[in-house]
Amino acid sequence: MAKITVNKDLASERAKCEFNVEELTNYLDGGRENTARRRRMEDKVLSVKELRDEIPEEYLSHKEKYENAIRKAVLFYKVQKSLDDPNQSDHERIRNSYRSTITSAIFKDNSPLTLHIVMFIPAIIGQGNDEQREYWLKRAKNMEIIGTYAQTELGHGTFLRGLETTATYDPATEEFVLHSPTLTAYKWWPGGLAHTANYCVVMAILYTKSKNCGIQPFIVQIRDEETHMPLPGIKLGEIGAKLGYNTVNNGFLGFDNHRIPRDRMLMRNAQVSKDGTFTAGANSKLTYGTMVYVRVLIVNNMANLLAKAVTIAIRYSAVRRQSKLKPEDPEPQILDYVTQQHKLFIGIATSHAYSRTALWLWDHYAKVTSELNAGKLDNLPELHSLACCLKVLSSVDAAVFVERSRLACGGHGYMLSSNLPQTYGLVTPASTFEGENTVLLLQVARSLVKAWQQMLNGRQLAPSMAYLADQKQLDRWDGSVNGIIRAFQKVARGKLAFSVANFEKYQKMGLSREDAWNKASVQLTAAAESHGRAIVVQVFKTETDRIASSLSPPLRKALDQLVELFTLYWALERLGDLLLYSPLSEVDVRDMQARYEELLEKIRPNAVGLVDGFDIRDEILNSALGAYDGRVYERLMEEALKSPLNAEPVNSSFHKYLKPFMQGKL
Ligand SMILES: CCCCCCCCCCCCCCCCC/C=C/C(=O)SCCNC(=O)CCNC(=O)[C@H](O)C(C)(C)COP(=O)(O)OP(=O)(O)OC[C@H]1O[C@@H](n2cnc3c(N)ncnc32)[C@H](O)[C@@H]1OP(=O)(O)O
Ligand SMILES: Cc1cc2nc3c(=O)[nH]c(=O)nc-3n(C[C@H](O)[C@H](O)[C@H](O)COP(=O)(O)OP(=O)(O)OC[C@H]3O[C@@H](n4cnc5c(N)ncnc54)[C@H](O)[C@@H]3O)c2cc1C
Repeated sequence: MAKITVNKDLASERAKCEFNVEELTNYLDGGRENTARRRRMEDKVLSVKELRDEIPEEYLSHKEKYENAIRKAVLFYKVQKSLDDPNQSDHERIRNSYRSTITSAIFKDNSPLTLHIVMFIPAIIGQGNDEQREYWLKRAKNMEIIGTYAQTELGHGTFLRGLETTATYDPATEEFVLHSPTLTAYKWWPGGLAHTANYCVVMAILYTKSKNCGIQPFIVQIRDEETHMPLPGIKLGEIGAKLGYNTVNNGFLGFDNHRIPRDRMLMRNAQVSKDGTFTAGANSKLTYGTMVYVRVLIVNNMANLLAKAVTIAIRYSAVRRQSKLKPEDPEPQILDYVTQQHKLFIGIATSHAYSRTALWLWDHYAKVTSELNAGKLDNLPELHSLACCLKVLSSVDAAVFVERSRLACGGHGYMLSSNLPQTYGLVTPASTFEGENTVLLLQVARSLVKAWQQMLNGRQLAPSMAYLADQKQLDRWDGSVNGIIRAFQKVARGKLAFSVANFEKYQKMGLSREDAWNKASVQLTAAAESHGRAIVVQVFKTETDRIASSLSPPLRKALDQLVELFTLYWALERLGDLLLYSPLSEVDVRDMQARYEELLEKIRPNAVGLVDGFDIRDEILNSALGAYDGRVYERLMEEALKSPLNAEPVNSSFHKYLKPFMQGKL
């Protein structure tokens, strides 16, 4: 094997690291065996050279990008399948794949099969009855059919009760008639819908016996299984180029009185009998279960994407030298600027915070799902609220810190060869899809207001909201992580109390409940956001304490520093709130600022080790700036030379336009 020459600054950073990087990787993976398994899988996938792109994706046309993505998706699926352990339960398979980012090595802009895996199959699992699961899951898991999740319409994404697609039951033929009565009723957005899927789960308003029975899921064939032509009564297409996700093949779909058999309604929850009698499910919101599942997964996806961005930016910052700190010294590594540390170390800590929170949430999700399967619905509202609030916070923070990582790389961060712009293109839509963030914060606020009322009535609160009942004053600011967590809880409680008071005040002033809610909604969403912050810092701290107790002292110390940095960063970001709702004084603020700066200094020698610990291979990072060897400038040039414009010294446009133009002949 050729010897890798590592940039000397990166090499000396690695020599400075105070903990064992491999131990950190094992900790993140959940054990040495999991690291080994993940690496084996990566080795196997990366050994398939047909999965690599010969020409960088960015130089392909829109159509070529899609065709190339499909070519790779099929091959990638086969390789993955050959590595699958059939003895794992679905829960374990997903938990064990939490640290896997190998998909990014194959697709810079995501796979056209994503929705099949992430929503179509889960929708069948969550919404299909036993026979439907038996039949459809087998076909879907074997890739005999490819599906997507078609819910959003051109006219409505958030407001599901406003969907216009109808499914009207016809007892004479025992069929549902699917129809899009208007342009705005067209399904719009589903991934893979345009040219990839031949089936989809369609969410439509069910009418039977002339009654609106709410939104229900239907499994609908949209293309012929042999010719792949759209079926009669179905209009399909692609929605066009986007900021990112360009190889996901998002599509549109319209129905012209398209008929499907009765057994195509997924009937795990609600049912329609042959004569058209509707039987409602135990809770109509169980129909929204697929969204809860994906919101839970998004938290982890955000942690992984952020780890990628911050790995690139930290390694680049160790290699890049710019300006002068002291006139007599050589140009320093930009990582030595404390402002650069301030920009980037929080990204490392945030990725850790959300990967711990994501695992905690996944286990909670699995527990509540098994309760739901046993008919126990009590914990569904709390799960919905938690999934909404953690999806919101993780997507907002990831977008901010990925963009900050890009900016921290100066001009080179703007290059597609840095892979930072594309990474931003992957994180930013998460603030919109699976429930637009403001809308989801309003759902969280709704659950908090309910909890507040329950508390006033002396009722017990769900565990994640129990702190609201803690009436005790926070007498003294002690600056400890646990003290700050309590302060965050006080902030959330105080903001909730304030917004509930406003909500009630507006109603007393004569506004309807809905108008009062709308008027109070800025405060309500702020309270929901604070509630989320309190949960994330607490989960980050308690889960790190729980899992890291057996680690070596140097690694334990490094992780504690990340937890403290994260807590202090948000305390300093939310000073106004803390000054309002906690006994924080000016001196305490100065102490916090000093401690934060001290932490930046302590983390500095470990910065490269911390991102090396994420163990994201070069093929996955896909970045000229972030490769392990730090050959930043050589790689930037190598990538530049791949531009098709560099294939010839003079471009034909010179003779056609420029020359006649410059010579006054055009
Ligand atoms: C080996 C396998 C590996 C797998 C893993 C691999 C990789 C992981 C990759 C991770 C992911 C990355 C890729 C992701 C791709 C995503 C692509 C995007 C897809 C989509 O966007 S699909 C469409 C999503 N759409 C939405 O989210 C719409 C948002 N709107 C809503 O959810 C709702 O309409 C609403 C909640 C805003 C309001 O609904 P509605 O008007 O019907 O509600 P009401 O006001 O009548 O009632 C509110 C009460 O209902 C409760 N409620 C609401 N939702 C739920 C729920 N989901 N569950 C439980 N309860 C719910 C509220 O709490 C209210 O209750 P209350 O008691 O009345 O207060
Ligand atoms: C990359 C990508 C992939 C997607 N994939 C899929 C898919 O596979 N399947 C699918 O079905 N959908 C998919 N979607 C659609 C996505 O779920 C919707 O875009 C999302 O739910 C938001 O709905 P909307 O676009 O209608 O936004 P809108 O609801 O129109 O939001 C616009 C603005 O109005 C505000 N707003 C709306 N309602 C309220 C309210 N009640 N109170 C206060 N403010 C409000 C919002 O906060 C926002 O600022 C995808 C979207 C993207 C970007």
